[in-house]
Amino acid sequence: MMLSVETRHAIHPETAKGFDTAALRKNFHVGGIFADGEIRLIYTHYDRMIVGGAVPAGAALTLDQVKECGTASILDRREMVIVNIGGNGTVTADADYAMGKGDMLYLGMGAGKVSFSGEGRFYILSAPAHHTYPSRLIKIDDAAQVKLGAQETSNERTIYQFVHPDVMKSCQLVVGMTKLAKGSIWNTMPAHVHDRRMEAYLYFDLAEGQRVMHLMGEPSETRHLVIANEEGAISPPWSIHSGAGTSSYTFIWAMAGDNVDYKDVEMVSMETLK
Ligand SMILES: O=C(O)C(=O)C[C@H](O)C(=O)CO
Ligand SMILES: [Zn+2]
Repeated sequence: MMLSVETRHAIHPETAKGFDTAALRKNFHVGGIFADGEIRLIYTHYDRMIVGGAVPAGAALTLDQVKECGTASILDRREMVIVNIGGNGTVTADADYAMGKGDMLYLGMGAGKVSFSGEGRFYILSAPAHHTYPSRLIKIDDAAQVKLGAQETSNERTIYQFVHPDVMKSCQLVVGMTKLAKGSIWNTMPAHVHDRRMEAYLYFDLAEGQRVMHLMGEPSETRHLVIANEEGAISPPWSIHSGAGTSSYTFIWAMAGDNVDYKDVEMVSMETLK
């Protein structure tokens, strides 16, 4: 089957406290979304964010009706961001967009069915929308940059804000990519929470056999997910999201919910983390 969709329900933090490893992974780990010749989506009940992957593997794949959305075509009442983490490929919706590795494509509400072709490995993010903003292909040079951390604390990194109010308009999707400086392993440490929106992570460019130890949970009840290349995590609004890699990696973060400039994060002090 070309399209598969898995539903993830929203979990209360008191429930998550009692989860074993398998239950944590079933609810919060994102794996196996990139399969040759398939589109695999996860429809979450966190801000109704959809995350997924499309790997045309030289042929063509089309994303149109998704039953879970209840509309004739997925973008009838949604906006979408597609990130290419593979080779060169093309996405066709309201126009043809040639996408190289690391490029992001914003598709506004009503952009039509979405076709994927070429050698790309396409990461898909989508959230409900109420207005049509123009579709746009965004390259890393167009992104706003925020430098954070230091070599001494192993968290020196650059946050590239692609779909962000400083760069372009969207209804609620905010998406970017964080790259670590050589030798740094920590993302989003010191940690934070933002109860008004969820966050989705996808780790890539992580060598085979290496892993990211991703931290989640309420600040005083942290848990971890061991994450491999091209896998990710769904971070509920009540959860921290942070990770340390056993080697270098890059990740894509995406959010939907209230507040789009994300200057509203609540920092978590080291003393609070348990
Ligand atoms: O490394 C970081 O710090 C991040 O990339 C933070 C994410 O962008 C984030 O959590 C935004 O809320
Ligand atoms: Zn965050």
